[in-house]
Amino acid sequence: MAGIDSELDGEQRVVDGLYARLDELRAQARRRLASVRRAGPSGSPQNRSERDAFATLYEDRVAQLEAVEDRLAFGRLDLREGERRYIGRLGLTDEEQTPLLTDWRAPAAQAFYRATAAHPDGVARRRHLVTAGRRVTGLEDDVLDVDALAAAGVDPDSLAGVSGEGALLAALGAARTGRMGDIVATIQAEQDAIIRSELAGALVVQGGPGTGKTAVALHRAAFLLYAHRRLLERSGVLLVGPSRTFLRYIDQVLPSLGETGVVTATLAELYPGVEARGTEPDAVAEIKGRALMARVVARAVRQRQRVPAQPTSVRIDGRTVVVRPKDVAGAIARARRQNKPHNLARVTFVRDMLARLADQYVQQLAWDVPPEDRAEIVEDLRTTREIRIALNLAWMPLTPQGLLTDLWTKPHRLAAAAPELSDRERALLARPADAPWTAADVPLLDEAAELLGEDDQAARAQARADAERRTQELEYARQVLQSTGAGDLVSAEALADRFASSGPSLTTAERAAADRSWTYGHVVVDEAQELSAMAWRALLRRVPTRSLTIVGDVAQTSSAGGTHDWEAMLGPLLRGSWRLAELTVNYRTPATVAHAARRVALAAGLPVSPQTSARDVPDALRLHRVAGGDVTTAAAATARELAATVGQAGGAGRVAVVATPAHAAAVRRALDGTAEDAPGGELPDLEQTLVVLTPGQAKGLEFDVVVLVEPADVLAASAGDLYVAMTRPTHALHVVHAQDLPRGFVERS
Ligand SMILES: Nc1ncnc2c1ncn2[C@@H]1O[C@H](COP(=O)(O)OP(=O)(O)OP(=O)(O)O)[C@@H](O)[C@H]1O
Repeated sequence: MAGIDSELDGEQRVVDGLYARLDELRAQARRRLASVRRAGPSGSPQNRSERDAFATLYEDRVAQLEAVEDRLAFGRLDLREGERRYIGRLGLTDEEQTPLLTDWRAPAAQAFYRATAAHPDGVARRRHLVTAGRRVTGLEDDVLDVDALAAAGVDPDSLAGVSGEGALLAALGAARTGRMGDIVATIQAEQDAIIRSELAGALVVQGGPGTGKTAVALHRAAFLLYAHRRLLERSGVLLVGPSRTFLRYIDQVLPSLGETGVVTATLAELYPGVEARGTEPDAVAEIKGRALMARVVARAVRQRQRVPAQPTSVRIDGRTVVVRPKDVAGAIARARRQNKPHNLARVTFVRDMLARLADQYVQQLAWDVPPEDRAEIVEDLRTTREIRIALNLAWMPLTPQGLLTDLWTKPHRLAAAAPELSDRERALLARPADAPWTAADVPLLDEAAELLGEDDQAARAQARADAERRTQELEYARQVLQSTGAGDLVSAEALADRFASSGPSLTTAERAAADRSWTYGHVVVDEAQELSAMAWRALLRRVPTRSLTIVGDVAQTSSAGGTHDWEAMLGPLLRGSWRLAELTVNYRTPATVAHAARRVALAAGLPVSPQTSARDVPDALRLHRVAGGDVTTAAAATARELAATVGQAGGAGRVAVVATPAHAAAVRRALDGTAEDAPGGELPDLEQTLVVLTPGQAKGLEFDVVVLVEPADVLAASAGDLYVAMTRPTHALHVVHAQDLPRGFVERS
C-alpha cells in the first residue's frame, strides 16, 4: 500500500505542476485581453479593427483554457526506452518549450488508446489517472511489458489498478446529467481507429445502440480539426444531428475538447432563411424524400420554359412586333444549351428574344439604324409591358419557394411534373399555400435552388473585390503577427478573418451557416440512417470532396424515408466509394436489457448489428403489468417514484418516460395536471430529473432509468422506435404495460 500511496503523491505533484502551468497561461491570456481592452475606443478604423481582432482572439483563448479544467491530464505512458509522457486534453509546454502534457490527438498519444500486451507499441506501462477536481484520487495501470518495467527497476508494489473499478467501468456506471460528456480518458481501441481514420473519403460507422457512435463522431471532429487545422479552420466542419434537443444534449462535448468552431444543424435548418416548423405524416415525408423527386423538381423547372401555342402581337410606336412560337422555341433551345441554372439561362433567352424582336422592328423602318439607336430600341422593347408578360410566360423567373408552393398547391402542375407518382400519392402531397415548410421540404427547396440559381452578377463582382481585399488583409495580418509575436496563438489566415469581420464579427462557422452554397471541408452526420435520398443529395452538395463521417444504426431507423441498408442508400450517391467501420461493444445498456432489446428487434425483422455489452447491472429489466386501470397513470406513478430515488446529490441522475405521442401527452398530464408546464413537450429540458419523451425525441439520448410505456403500441408505430426506446437506459428499464409484451421481450426458457 505504501507503494501506491507514494505513487499517488508523485502523480499529485505532476498534476499540480500541470494546473499551475494552465493557470499561468490563463493569467497571461487574461492580461493580454485586459491590455487590449484598456486601449479604449480611440484610434483609426484600422487600429480599431486590429484591436477588436486581438480582443476576440484572447477571449477565445481564455475560453479554451477554461474549458479544459476538468480532467486536464488523465493518462501516462511509460515507454520502454524510459521516456514518460503525460496525456491530456491539450498540449502544454513550459517556458522553454519542453513538453509537459501531450494533446490526446497528437500521434505521440495514440499508443495510450491502442497499445495492448500483444502489440505494446513501445509502451511498457499505461497508467490512467483518476481525478476529482484537481486531486488525483486513483490510479490504474496496464502493464504491457513486464520485462521492460522490471529492467527499469519498477517496484511491483507500485503497480496500481489490480483492485478497484477500472476507469472505463467507473465512467459507464456514473449517474447521467442530461448532458453528454466526453470519453477522452477512456476511448477504446476500436473507437480510436475510427477517430483517427484519414480525412479523405466517406467513412460509414455502423454500430448498435450505445456503442459510442455519437461519442466517436464528436471526438473524430475534434481530432480532424487538430490534425488538419489549416484546411478545416477555413472551410469549416458541419455536424448534422437529428433534432435541436439532441444537438443541445451534445453541445458541451466539443468545447470540452477545446473546439468551438463546428457548425451544428438539423436537416430542417440547412436552407438559410427557411424555418421548417411544419409537421406532416410520415407517408408524405417519405414521398418527398424519394430519389425520384430530383427528377420531379427538374421537370417542374423545365416546364416553366414554355413555347406559347399562339403568337402575341404587340404594337409599339406605331409598329407591330410578334412574339412567335417558332422564335421562342429557338431562343429556349439556345438558352438551354448553355447548361446554366434556370434564372441565369433566362438572361440569354431574354437577350435572344429581344434581338429577334428588334430585327422585326428595324425591318419596318425606312432607314438604316446605327448600332447606338438599336440599343435604344431593344431597351424600349424590354420595358414594354406586353412583351415582358409574353417573355415571362415563356420563361418565368422563379424562386425555390415559389416553385415548390406551386407544386404542392396546384394539382395540374404536380401532375405534369410527377407522372411517376400515383394519384393517391400526389393527393397526399397537396397542401394549402400558407402551410409552413416541413423538414422534408428543405432538401427539395435546396434542389430547386440549385436548378434555378440566382442572378449572381453582383455577387461575382463582390467576390472579386473580396478576394482583393483579402490578399491585402492577409499581408497585413502577417506583419502584425511578426511584430507582436502572437504567432503561437493564431494563424495569419485566422487573424485576417477577424480583421475582415470588424463589423458584426463573423466566424467561419457563422458565415458557413448563413450561406446555402458554402462547401465544408468535412461533414459529420449522426443518426444518419434517418436521412432520405433527397436529404443526402442536399447534404452531399455541401461537401463536394466527399470527406464525410456518417454514423448510424440501420436497425434504429424510424423515418419511412430513411434506410435499413447503407449500400442501398449510399451506393448510388457515393458511386460505391465509401468505407465501413463497425463498433461492436455496447457501453451504455446493461447486458440484460440489451439482450431483451436485441431479441425484440430480431423478432421484428430489424437488421440488428452483433454486439456485446461492457457490463450488466442486477435487476436491470423490470416489468410492471397493469391489471385494471390506466397504463399512463401507472407509468407516471412509477416514474415519480424512480425520480425520487435516482436523483442524486450534486444533481446527477435522470429518468425518462418513453411512450407514443398520445401516451406521452397523457403521462405528462398525469404528472403535472396540465399539459403545458409538464416535463417534455416540443423542446424537452433534458436537465430536469424527470422528462417525458416520444421515441423520436429520445433518439441518441440516454438516461439512468427509462420507463417504457406500452411497448406493443410503440412497436405498432415502428419497430425501430421500440428498439431505440429499449436501449436508452444506463441502469434499468422499467416496462409499464397492460397489453401483452411484444415477441422476444421475455426470454423463453
Ligand atoms: N470509450 C468509452 N469510454 C467511456 N464511455 C463511453 C465510451 N464509449 C461510449 N461511452 C458511453 O456510452 C454511451 C453511449 O455512447 P453514444 O451515445 O455515443 O452511443 P451511440 O452508439 O451513439 O448510441 P445510439 O445509437 O443509441 O445513439 C455514452 O454515455 C458514452 O459516453
